Amino acid sequence: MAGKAADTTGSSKNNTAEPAAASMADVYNGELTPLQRHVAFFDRNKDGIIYPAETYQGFRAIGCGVALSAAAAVFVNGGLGPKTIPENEKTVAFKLPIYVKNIHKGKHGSDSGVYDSNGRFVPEKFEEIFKKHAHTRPDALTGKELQEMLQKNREPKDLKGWLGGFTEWKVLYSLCKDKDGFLHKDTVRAVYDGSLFERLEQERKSKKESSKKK
Ligand code: HEM
Ligand SMILES: [Ca+2]
Repeated sequence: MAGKAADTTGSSKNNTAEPAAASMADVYNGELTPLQRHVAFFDRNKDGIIYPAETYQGFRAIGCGVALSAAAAVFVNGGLGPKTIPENEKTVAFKLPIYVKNIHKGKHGSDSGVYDSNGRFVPEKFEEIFKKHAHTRPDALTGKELQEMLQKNREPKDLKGWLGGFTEWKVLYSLCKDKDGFLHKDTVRAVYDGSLFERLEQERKSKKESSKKK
């Protein structure tokens, strides 16, 4: 793995130059964990680092408004970014970078446990969400059932983690609930493997295209 910086930069600059961001982009050369895939969408230029402007662009791309996207850029990057900075990495912390490589370090408390501490997907925990909380129909959650889950997952004295989780689930619910207020199991599954964000962006693009044609 080491010593291959020249392959990944693809530039003609001399090889002794600091590989800087290029080495962070190496994360995309290997297999990503599901949590890394969840956030890779927001690394718009795929250099391995998510800056606030990219979080903003990613939120806008999936249909969030200006205010929510700007707040997300500040709070997600400000809250999570510092935990992900690799040791020995010289960085300008006030630029609020999030390092995709270390995203598992950004995990918070009061979560569902579907991502383990390394950012891998735990199928049993995923099934548990619906076994425990999907009372109305087995393959979806209502707003009330989601609320019940958030209360159950809440750990004592963990306001920050709880707020983080609360926001993730509420934003998901508001973006993806169907017309009857159900959040479907396959939608939640797609959050965990990261494919949901790509799909939402595509759907928005094609909606825009078809409204242009009219
Ligand atoms: C609209 C955008 C987003 C939505 C709807 C969303 C939603 C979610 C949901 C529902 C979870 C599962 C939480 C649980 O298992 O209890 C999650 C986990 C996570 N998300 Fe996001 N997310 C979004 C954007 C982001 C961004 C931009 C980042 C960082 C760059 C991020 C980082 C994380 C992390 C680190 C976790 C793991 C939390 C944990 O297990 O403790 N998410 N997200
Ligand atoms: Ca980037």
